[in-house]
Amino acid sequence: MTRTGTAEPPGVLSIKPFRRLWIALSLSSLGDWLSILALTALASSITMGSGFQAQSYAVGGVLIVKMLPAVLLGPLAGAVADRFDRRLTMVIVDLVRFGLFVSIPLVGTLPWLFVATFLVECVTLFWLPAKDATVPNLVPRERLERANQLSLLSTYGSAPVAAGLFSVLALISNALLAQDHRADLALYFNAVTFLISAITIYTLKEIPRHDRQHVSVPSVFRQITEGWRFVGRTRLVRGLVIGMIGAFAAGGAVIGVARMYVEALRGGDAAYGAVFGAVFLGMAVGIFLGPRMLRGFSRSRLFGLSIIGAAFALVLIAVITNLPVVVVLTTFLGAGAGIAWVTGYTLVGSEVEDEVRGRTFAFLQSLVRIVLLVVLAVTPLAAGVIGAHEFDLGEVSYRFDGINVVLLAAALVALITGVIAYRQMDDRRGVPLSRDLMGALTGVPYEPEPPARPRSPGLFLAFEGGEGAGKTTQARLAAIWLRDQGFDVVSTNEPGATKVGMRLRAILLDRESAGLSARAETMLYAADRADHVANVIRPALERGAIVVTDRYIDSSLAYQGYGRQLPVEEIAKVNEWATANLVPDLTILLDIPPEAGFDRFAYPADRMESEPRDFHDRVRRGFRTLAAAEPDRYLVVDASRSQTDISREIQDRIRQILPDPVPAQSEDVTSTFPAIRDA
Ligand SMILES: Nc1ncnc2c1ncn2[C@@H]1O[C@H](COP(=O)(O)OP(=O)(O)OP(=O)(O)O)[C@@H](O)[C@H]1O
Ligand SMILES: Cc1cn([C@H]2C[C@H](O)[C@@H](COP(=O)(O)O)O2)c(=O)[nH]c1=O
Repeated sequence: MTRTGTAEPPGVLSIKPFRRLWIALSLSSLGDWLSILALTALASSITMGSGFQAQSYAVGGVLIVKMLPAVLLGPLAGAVADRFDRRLTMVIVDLVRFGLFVSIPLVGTLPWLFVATFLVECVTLFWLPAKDATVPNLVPRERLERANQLSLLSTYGSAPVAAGLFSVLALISNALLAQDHRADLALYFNAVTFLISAITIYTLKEIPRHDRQHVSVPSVFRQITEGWRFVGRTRLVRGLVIGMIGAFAAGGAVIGVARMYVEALRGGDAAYGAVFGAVFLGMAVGIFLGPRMLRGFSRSRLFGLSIIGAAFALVLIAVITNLPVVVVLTTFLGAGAGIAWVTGYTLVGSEVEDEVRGRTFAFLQSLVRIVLLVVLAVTPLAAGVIGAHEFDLGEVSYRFDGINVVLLAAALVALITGVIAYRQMDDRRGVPLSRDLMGALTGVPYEPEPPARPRSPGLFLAFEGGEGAGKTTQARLAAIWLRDQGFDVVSTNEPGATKVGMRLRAILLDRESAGLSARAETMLYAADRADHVANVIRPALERGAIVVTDRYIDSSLAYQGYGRQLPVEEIAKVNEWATANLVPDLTILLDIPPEAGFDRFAYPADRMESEPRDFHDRVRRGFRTLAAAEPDRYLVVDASRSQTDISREIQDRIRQILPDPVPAQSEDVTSTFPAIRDA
């Protein structure tokens, strides 16, 4: 399952390389927003005196020229990001942007403004996927979502900063410069942001080199087509693409008719500002709070759900023609979009291979822009063609015109694509959504029951507990007692019950293995267990024996999960797979404070035993938590008592699950120990 953020991650900005990349991104974003304001202002001042229409065309032209390169060059940009050294790509792009922005006020003509803007956008297309594809190389997977939240914060949060900065620079320019040079200061400032970004990234040696020029790589064209094919054949990315198309089509439709809708609802500029503010507020809330509230919830599911949620908000926006309500609903719409945006980004970063990540980001970015361009052009027209309609409903009349139809259609598109994305990407098939959501909201993730194992005729007993709790002693006493009653008993232990297991045990407990990573340790214990189950436990159960094991899966959950602080549910998954879901019929937990257990030893500590005190405290808490979650399948015993008292309590509990009575004639039939039959 694609989950992130199961625990509160430490500040991602404490990762130095990411912090530097983030600073560069913030500067670039600031420059991007500033450039929109400065370039439109410059276009307007160059065409001053040529009439309102010419001025409008000049300003509109800047916006079109800014969007066009994405349509033409997006795929190529992704291939470059995957093929060439990403650090170098970003540095070169920043230097080119620096040069172009310096040149715009120096040349000072409208044609050059258009050409330079076009070129800036072209090269920016190479910068963005290179940056997006680099973040997962600098940030561990579990902190990727946080990193993306911060990246989106600087991308969109720099817009109001740029607006404020532009006003300050304009004030200074007004005092110092002639009318037609008033945007110059902002443009020079903008150029400097890119220069600083270039220097910052140049010093970022941690970005992995992609020196693929020296090895055989497919042509750029092949890379593009391969990238597209990858998008088409990968369920997750296909779902993301479909969802993004829907989300941005809906978003574009809202932007396209927002002004007209606010006017139709008799709102003015302030109301229009409120609607826009609501979108951004909602997005910010969605980006930051959504994933936090649903920590532990499948990100693949969250992506589709957030689009579906936004679609419902849009339906209400379309039919409830009341301005204050529309503003409130718009916040929800923004929140859905924000969650989808950050989740989608994180999924590409964490799930898509490094080799094709740049192309995937580029594909999504160009797709988004194309969709926006088309929808922005079509929706106002469509709304106008449908026109205004008023329906008489007895006493009251209800106005429903082209704008409402467009919004409803957009909601429908978002709804359909959201559902398709959800179904395509669902990584928790078979798990009811309501339970999954409830689990995420309450912080107790819902895990479906593992498929019931075909019941073996035997009985499986596991002894668990911390160091020196008396597991070996009690497991041995229980086995003797059961044998005395005539049962076929197999006594075994973990780790090290098989030939291979013995080697693994030696590696695991040898103090020379210091530095073994927690995940490797988990896998080695799981490997020992897989071999143990396949070669010792399952065959014994199949023939009807009672298996008594000294340690089993719970030791991994307690030591590696709680002790080493790895995600417990992930360790459970690995072990479910390793054991093909073999769960003990009864687990006997011998509970004792760690120091009391250690007092019972005379021999030197092995690698695990020599872990610090708080590690063993966590292990003990872990065992108790596991037992508390399934009281029917556990017997928790106070292991500080005498051996006799403990074994009596254990026998009483085991007796409850023994087949009763053992048929006396079974020995005659098998001429060995009686087989156990289902009670
Ligand atoms: N109830 C008890 N009271 C006092 N000493 C005990 C008790 N049970 C076991 N012991 C002693 O404590 C020591 C450790 O016991 P045992 O080997 O059974 O523990 P364990 O839990 O299997 O240890 P490990 O963590 O090494 O697997 C042994 O010397 C044993 O004789
Ligand atoms: C099965 C299992 C064991 N461990 C640890 C627990 C102990 O410190 C040692 C085993 O030693 P013992 O004397 O045989 O009890 O390994 C673990 O960390 N994870 C496991 O899954």
